[in-house]
Amino acid sequence: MNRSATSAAGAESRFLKALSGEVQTVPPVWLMRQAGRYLPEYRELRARAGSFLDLCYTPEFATEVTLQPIRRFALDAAILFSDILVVPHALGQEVRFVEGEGPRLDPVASLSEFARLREEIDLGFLAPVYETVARVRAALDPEVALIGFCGAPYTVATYMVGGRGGDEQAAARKLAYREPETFQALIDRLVEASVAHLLAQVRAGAQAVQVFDSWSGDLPPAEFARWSTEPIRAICAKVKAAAPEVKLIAFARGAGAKLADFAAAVPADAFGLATAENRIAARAAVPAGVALQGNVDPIALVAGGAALDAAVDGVLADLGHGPLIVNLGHGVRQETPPEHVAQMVARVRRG
Ligand SMILES: Cc1c2[nH]c(c1CCC(=O)O)Cc1[nH]c(c(CCC(=O)O)c1C)Cc1[nH]c(c(CCC(=O)O)c1C)Cc1[nH]c(c(C)c1CCC(=O)O)C2
Repeated sequence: MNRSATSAAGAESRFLKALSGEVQTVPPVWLMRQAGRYLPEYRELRARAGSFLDLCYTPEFATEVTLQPIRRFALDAAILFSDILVVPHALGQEVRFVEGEGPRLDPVASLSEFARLREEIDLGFLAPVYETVARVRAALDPEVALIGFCGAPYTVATYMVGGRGGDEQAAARKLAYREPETFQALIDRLVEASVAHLLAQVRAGAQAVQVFDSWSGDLPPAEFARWSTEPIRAICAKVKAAAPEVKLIAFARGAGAKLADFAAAVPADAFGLATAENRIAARAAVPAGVALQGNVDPIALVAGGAALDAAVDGVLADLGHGPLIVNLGHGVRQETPPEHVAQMVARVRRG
């Protein structure tokens, strides 16, 4: 095949074809958190790199970690190794990761604390991230696509306001009820910052971008419409307007019955499905020709064996008649045996 006629946009990429609405006998597969602590080579490099953020901000290391799962498994896409919390970091908020616990931020819980943040994201601060994107794109085969990402404004705001995850995101939700103007201003700033961050990744070589809304599924419908759907709609519309060629994946984890309204409003090329979603209902809720991505149970991936094969087969049977990207319903868990990832990819490829 004449590879020189094929741009980095990879005309033969199964992943990009699915995002263009193609139904394929063998659908593409990649996994959320496909790089990370379940891989011994990640743990080894992580120990040398220092902190998790040092890993994210050192292009040499972040490139290597992004490529680790691609070397092991026949995945159709790589996802940039970074984190959703680099956006508040580049807005001037203090962000750190506590070993074994997770992220800690100096909370932004009032208008005066919000006023101390930068009005615009400092893209220069994130230059190592874009450098990583360029290095990864240059290292990948043309048929392996590169995914960039950001957190959705609501999910990022829950960490910014609460200073940490957990407690049903109560700190952010209280602020949204008590001071909706302050919360709206924070969300609006995150919309602009996210668009700038995604477009910088696209300029550096990302062919698709995913917006992760990990926590909005817990919101009641009216709050979900305001704090999840509308900001993600705005991000997707702005990214599409500035970079019409880029493919968009929106993942509102646990949207459930709210998916139909979400998918009607958000101009994405694919919608991610969490583990507990009803796939048949989801297919009916999303416009025809738009891809679905998901939703093998990450715990079935830990279990492996016949249960994993059955979980993969269920996704293929329920969603394979439409454009489909096989993935998990959430990220790979740390205790996952790497051989089970190989098993999952082989099961998808059976055709
Ligand atoms: C909520 C959220 C975060 N980060 C992310 C989300 C949304 C998706 C989701 O719901 O999981 C997204 C994310 N985080 C990471 C990626 C890299 C790409 C990938 O492989 O998918 C992506 C896309 C690496 C990471 N982000 C983090 C790690 C673990 C870092 C380490 O200790 O080595 C990795 C590989 C740390 C992180 N980062 C975050 C938390 C809560 C934690 C701690 C939990 C944990 O340690 O697993 C915030």
